[in-house]
Amino acid sequence: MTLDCHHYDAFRCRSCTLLELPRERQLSDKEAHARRLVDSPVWLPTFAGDGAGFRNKAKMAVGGTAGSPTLGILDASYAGIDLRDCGLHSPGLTAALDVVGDFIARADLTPYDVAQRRGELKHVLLTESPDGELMLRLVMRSTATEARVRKHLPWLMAELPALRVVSLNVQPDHKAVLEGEREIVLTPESTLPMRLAGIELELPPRAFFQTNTAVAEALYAQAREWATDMVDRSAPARSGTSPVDHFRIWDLYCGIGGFARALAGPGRSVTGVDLTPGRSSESGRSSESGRSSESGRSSESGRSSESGRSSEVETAFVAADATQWALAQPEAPHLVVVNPPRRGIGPELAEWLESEGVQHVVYSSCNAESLARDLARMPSLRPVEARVLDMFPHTTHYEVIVLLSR
Ligand SMILES: C[S@@+](CC[C@H](N)C(=O)[O-])C[C@H]1O[C@@H](n2cnc3c(N)ncnc32)[C@H](O)[C@@H]1O
Repeated sequence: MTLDCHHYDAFRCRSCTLLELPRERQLSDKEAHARRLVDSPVWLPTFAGDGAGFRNKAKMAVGGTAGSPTLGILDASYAGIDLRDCGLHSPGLTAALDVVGDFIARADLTPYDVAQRRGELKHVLLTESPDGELMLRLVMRSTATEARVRKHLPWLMAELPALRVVSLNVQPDHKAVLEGEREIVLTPESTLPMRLAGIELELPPRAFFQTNTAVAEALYAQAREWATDMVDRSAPARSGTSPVDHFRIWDLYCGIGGFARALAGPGRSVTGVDLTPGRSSESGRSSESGRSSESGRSSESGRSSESGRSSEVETAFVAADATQWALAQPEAPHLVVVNPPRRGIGPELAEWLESEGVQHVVYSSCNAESLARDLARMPSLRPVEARVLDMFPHTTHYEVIVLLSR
């Protein structure tokens, strides 16, 4: 089944490059592409998810005028095209974008005019949690309109009761980047709770979150299943080897810790590592979310009662470059999960995983080409099972997760 889109038909937006291809064909092409690049003996059934309403984040360029803004994309001459009714967004996002449009008019926020280099409001970034709560980020050229935004905020909060976090992101440069370094949180709450199947995460404004919640849940569940199997099979071998007989797991490129949380459990210690500190607000309440602070490391531990092995549950998060951090550790863990940006993990980390004797790696990738390059650098770690997950329907992009064992 394809998705009907009047913007695509009218050539206003052609971002969904595979829209004319039936979904079944999109999925089989993606799986064939992954199979060509990754030599796995087992391919688990592709996880599809919905083909419409699956995006939890709307990234909208703002055009038009303050009184009549467009939220969507800019055309070749930088004129705004309104895509508020984009069929990829969750229904909650679509409904909220209309209210955000009214707010822009009410607060008189002039859209940034790329051609003239004038105006203030560049992008509207809106995220919906699985519970239907919202985080709104207004990307501005400067803080010139901050007072007007604050003045009209009570109206917006009343119109959108699901709105939990509102922030102003400052992006002063005249260049095509989505957001800047500086974030001013305007609400008492500074993070959006993301309650997924079996795990709870806290999303700060500038942190990464997988754009398709159903696929994110499937991804974390897949990693959890593999890890549980590994822990069960390795328990007899590990018993008696150390007083605290933990199965040690690293979640490299952890973001807000989806894999780390999913893999935490009795008898396991998990360390998440990410370059970007999870919290970066200038004001608003600072709540401990289990993500690292700029100062380095945050950790939690708890006890649960499972007999036969250590019952400690340990989770720690570190703000660091994944490669530099891994290379500095005295001992390799039992399992390393990696979920890098599109460029992949690169030669240094791949060669370290190859040479340090790590027994298992779970590699989750949004770019099968860089994944294949990295796998070629660690020939001792062989694919055991792999799975394609359609994170980005109607485009050529997809997620692929691979279990590697020595
Ligand atoms: C594809 S996201 C994965 C996030 C996370 N695993 C999840 O499921 O939400 C990639 C993450 O890599 C982080 N990152 C980018 N370069 C890094 C580096 N050199 N070292 C550590 N983390 C890095 C980004 O901040 C981002 O959170």
